[in-house]
Amino acid sequence: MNRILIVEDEAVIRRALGRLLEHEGYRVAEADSLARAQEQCQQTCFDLVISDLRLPDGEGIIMVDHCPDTPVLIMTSYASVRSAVEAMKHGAADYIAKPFDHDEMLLCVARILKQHQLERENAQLHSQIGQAYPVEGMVGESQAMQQICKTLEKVAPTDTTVLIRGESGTGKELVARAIHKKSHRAKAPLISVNCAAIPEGLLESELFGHEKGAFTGAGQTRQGLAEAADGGTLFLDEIGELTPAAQSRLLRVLQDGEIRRVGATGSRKVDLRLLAATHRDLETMVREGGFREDLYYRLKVMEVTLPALRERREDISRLAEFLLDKACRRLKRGTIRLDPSALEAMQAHAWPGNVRELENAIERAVILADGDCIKPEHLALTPPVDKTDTANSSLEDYFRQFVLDNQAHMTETELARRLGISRKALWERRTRMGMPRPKG
Ligand SMILES: Nc1ncnc2c1ncn2[C@@H]1O[C@H](COP(=O)(O)OP(=O)(O)OP(=O)(O)O)[C@@H](O)[C@H]1O
Repeated sequence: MNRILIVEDEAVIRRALGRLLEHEGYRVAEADSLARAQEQCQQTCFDLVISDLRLPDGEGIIMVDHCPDTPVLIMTSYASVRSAVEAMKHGAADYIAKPFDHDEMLLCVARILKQHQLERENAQLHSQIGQAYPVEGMVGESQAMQQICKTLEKVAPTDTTVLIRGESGTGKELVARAIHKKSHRAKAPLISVNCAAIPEGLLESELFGHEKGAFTGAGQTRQGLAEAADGGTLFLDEIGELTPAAQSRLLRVLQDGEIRRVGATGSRKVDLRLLAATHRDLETMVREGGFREDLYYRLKVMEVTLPALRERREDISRLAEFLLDKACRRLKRGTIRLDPSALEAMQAHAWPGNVRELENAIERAVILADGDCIKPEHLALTPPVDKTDTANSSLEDYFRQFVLDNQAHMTETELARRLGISRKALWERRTRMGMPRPKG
């Protein structure tokens, strides 16, 4: 039963309101002054405070500060609606003008209590999730993932640059988001940029902005994405794709906290934290001259390497449950469970596309499942690989075979989706393995 405290110096109004609320089943306490109300709040935990705005010993709005976890409804006379608006600005849940209609008051009380209850449930859920998954939305009980979570907890509150490494779909962007959310910059923007998705010729100006006329003598001055991250975090995905010119501008940001727009003579100060990700072998790139060594060492201050899913099979079951729940919510399906045989098939699969591939397979299965149970056929996984042979070569064979078997009747987008990797990753693997898509 909800407890309500009424703070009103006029006894007639206070009593009438008390009776109205009691009649509706609320438990009511009364106070005729702020001092008396504050005493009561120390003794009892109320679900709602209804307070007159003007009281003999001060303004009723002070109750907002006095009981920060309880919503406060302010009552006021017609003449002071303006001050009631001020009260809202100070954190009152709502205000109601006197004399009020009974139904209006009861509706208002019910609405505030309902909203407050939802907020409390929400906060509880968040803290439960926080306990289950200490790093925002990251599932993983394997030793490797637990170690990563511990590192993230330590590194997030600092301003250190973090280089996040791992195969496609292992959760690099998720880690970047978790670091930002757990940092003191959480309220400022997190600007995520996939360097590989920006055409080479535009990379510098997209990232660092440009001055009017920098290219052709025309055009407007434009702020870059790095500047937009001022005060917050800049996440550069696929940092290995930065051009040499963009690399040197980025180095300046890291060394001096300064950005120079393309075509500008001066620099601007920025305060940003850099997080970077790559699945490329930056060491080899440095050796071969494709990546600046000084920038490499600046990025490498703290390194987090996400293991491939096949290297932490003990996480598959928990991840599958988590992703199944997520897919059911997204697709507005009731509860669906995983048949043990489906879980077995997942445990045996090679997962070249890692968690993203698992997520796609589960979403597909939720759509295809007829009843409330997911069977192996709904997952449409290719035959299991030999569990003892998890070397890269077998994955590459699997990739090669899958692409050769399906490229004639699938688009690149479809191929990438079935493999659980991005289109860009597919293109990169094709290039690396010397198997470009046949023309026509
Ligand atoms: N540990 C995890 N727990 C829950 N979900 C995860 C986990 N790791 C990855 N995911 C999910 O898998 C999907 C792919 O993750 P993400 O985009 O972070 O991978 P990535 O390594 O950045 O991929 P790419 O290299 O292709 O950009 C996302 O939907 C993400 O939420």
